[in-house]
Amino acid sequence: MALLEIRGLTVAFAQYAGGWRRRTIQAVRDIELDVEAGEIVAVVGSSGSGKSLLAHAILGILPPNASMTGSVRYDGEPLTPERLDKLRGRELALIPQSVAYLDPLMRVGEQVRHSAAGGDPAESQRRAFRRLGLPEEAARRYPFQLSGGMARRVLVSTAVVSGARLIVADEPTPGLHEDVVRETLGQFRELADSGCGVLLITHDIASALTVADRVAVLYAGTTVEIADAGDFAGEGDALRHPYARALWRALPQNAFEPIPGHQPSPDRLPPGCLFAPRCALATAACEQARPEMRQLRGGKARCIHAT
Ligand SMILES: Nc1ncnc2c1ncn2[C@@H]1O[C@H](COP(=O)(O)OP(=O)(O)OP(=O)(O)O)[C@@H](O)[C@H]1O
Ligand code: NI
Repeated sequence: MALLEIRGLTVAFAQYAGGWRRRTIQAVRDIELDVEAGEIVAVVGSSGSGKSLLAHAILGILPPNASMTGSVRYDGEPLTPERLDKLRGRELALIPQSVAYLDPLMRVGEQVRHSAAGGDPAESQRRAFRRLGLPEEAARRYPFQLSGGMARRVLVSTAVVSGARLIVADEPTPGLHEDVVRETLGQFRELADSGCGVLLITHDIASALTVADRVAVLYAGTTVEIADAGDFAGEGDALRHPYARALWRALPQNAFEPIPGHQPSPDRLPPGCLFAPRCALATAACEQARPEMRQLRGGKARCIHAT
């Protein structure tokens, strides 16, 4: 049984399309994803692919005009609003994408100590700060007195001291120095090695691969590939979905081949496979129906041509 089990997750927004007309657009659909205790699953995909909505759906903090269907199970049981209220900030920790989530009126050391579970909160906070390269006196500052990178490290510290069993980290490392990125990811690896499940949302595929066990690739709001981190190697031949391979080859350290075209917006999705308009393998059959996620060579892909 996986620690976190997501099936058919769909998030839709009600929008006014002029006058009285109201319509719903699906920003995320059919996401399927598991996180086992002890593993880091990286979630990658370009901007707007639905990564943050996935994080917010898990934690039950979607905006009020969003509606969610599908199932999210944690520790074998559905994550109901009542359960979420009990678990959030304790067993389930979110490292949000924006540092605006810090309380502007509370000294940051105190915020981190508030999140600490068991032991000596002050000592846990000092240890986390030291590890992430935050000066000791930073604990007495308010969020506005920190640089963006320092505020981000405070958010990571909060999750690190929380004793959480599942950490959802939404872009925890942008703008951080290379060595701090390495420390932060190393910290996630240690947490995973001690039994925690980590969902690591990031644009930085190369860094994520240094610590992740598996990788989920999102495109236009859906999962298109689930692969072992080791499949992202060489020319990407071990990968299954054409988009996963294209994303890998587009990295500067690889062929740096850009992918022509762009990701469709949620209100203008193609009828069949969402990647078909940009895909070199696409045939007429790809435009007929949305492909299902299927098992393939120890991973999964949403493509009828993948072998
Ligand atoms: N409150 C909202 N109302 C309507 N649409 C929304 C809302 N929030 C997000 N969306 C849409 O949902 C899609 C996914 O957004 P999301 O923030 O999850 O992307 P992301 O992968 O996290 O992007 P980034 O890498 O830029 O953080 C986008 O097309 C976005 O426009
Ligand atoms: Ni995001």
